[in-house]
Amino acid sequence: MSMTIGLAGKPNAGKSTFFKAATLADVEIANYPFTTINANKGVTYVRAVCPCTERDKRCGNCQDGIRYVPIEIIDVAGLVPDAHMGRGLGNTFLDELRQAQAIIHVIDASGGTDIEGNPVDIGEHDPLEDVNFLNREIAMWMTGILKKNWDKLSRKIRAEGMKMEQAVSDQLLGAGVNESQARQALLACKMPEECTQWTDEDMAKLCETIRAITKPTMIAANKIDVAPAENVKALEELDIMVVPTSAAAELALRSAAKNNIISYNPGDMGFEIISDKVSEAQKNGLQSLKEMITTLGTGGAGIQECINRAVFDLLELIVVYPVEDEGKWADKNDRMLPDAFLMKKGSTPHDLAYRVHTDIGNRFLYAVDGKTKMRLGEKHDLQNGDVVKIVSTAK
Ligand SMILES: Nc1nc2c(ncn2[C@@H]2O[C@H](COP(=O)(O)OP(=O)(O)OP(=O)(O)O)[C@@H](O)[C@H]2O)c(=O)[nH]1
Repeated sequence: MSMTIGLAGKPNAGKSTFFKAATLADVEIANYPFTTINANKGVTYVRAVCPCTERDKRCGNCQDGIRYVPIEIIDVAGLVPDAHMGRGLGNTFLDELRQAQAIIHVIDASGGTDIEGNPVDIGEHDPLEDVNFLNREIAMWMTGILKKNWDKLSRKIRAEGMKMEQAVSDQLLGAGVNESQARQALLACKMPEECTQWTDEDMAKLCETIRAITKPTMIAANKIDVAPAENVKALEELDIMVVPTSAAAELALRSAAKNNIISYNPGDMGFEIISDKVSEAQKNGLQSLKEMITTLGTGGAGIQECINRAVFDLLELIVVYPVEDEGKWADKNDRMLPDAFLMKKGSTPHDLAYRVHTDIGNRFLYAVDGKTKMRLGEKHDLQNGDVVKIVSTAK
């Protein structure tokens, strides 16, 4: 199961800049076939501490102890207020949204663009007004799909004794909703048994719950370089995860690193100038970037922190390292820690075996913890950073 992070927000909030910065990483990743998939779909990286830092030797698959693990990211364009009613690009965002399991809502925290994204003076627009439209738009879009032919479908559910969660997930398949998510939402909303009598209000409530379950959202408070402090504070006081970012600054940092002007790995707490051909003006620019990194305090200009929070907190994933030799932490070609997999929290060694290969999953016997060398029970919850050897029966 591959996971995708969606970037959404009104026009001019900085999505494209965020996307460019997030996908511009000079990391060499073994076994990863692509970095840019198409114009608005690419690969970004979660930053993790590589387990090889616990050993004397670096594994060769990390940047000096920092492991970058790939995850797809998609720029969901055209999600504007009333998009579900056909405004702006209309429904073109749906296909992209369907593919995303978590959403980073890029908000222009500077208040320099109005609700539609038109430029205004910095501070003129209140970014708090931008917060709610996105979730509402997504929920309304889902409600529209659920209600289509619902009269007929609900009578059929009654007549044929179809399971409610199956009917709801079938109906919302195009939105990427599965049966277990539908069941969870039906329970949470205490939906009336008699589905032929669901009111519009019932359906809207159900879809808002489905939205929260299937598309958890966080905020990137963007343009922090020019945003009034009170705007950022007001966003941070909301009951939602907020990470201050400057997509433009991060793009500058990563471009400078790519061009060998500075030494900077995505999310570093600083950088060094490594080129001797840097002008005074460039030096000043770099100095202010350095100050911004220090002020933000989350690494770089916040983009890496945003990706990490989306992966670890919204998607609730962990990084697990399968190996074939639990002593050397290597595969059979002696490559140390060759793979890093993102897995759902609560995954077991058997899930990992399936993730490595269906065949290995089918022949799974047991697993060994590479750190303690203890055998892991079948129901053991894997932990972030685990190094695991899978033992399976011979073919
Ligand atoms: N000051 C500042 N400007 C930024 C930042 N991020 C983006 N911008 C600028 O904001 C403007 C809009 O950025 P885009 O990345 O094109 O915004 P978008 O959300 O993709 O816009 P659409 O493509 O219209 O949906 C551009 O002029 C960017 O240079 C930032 O962190 N700080």
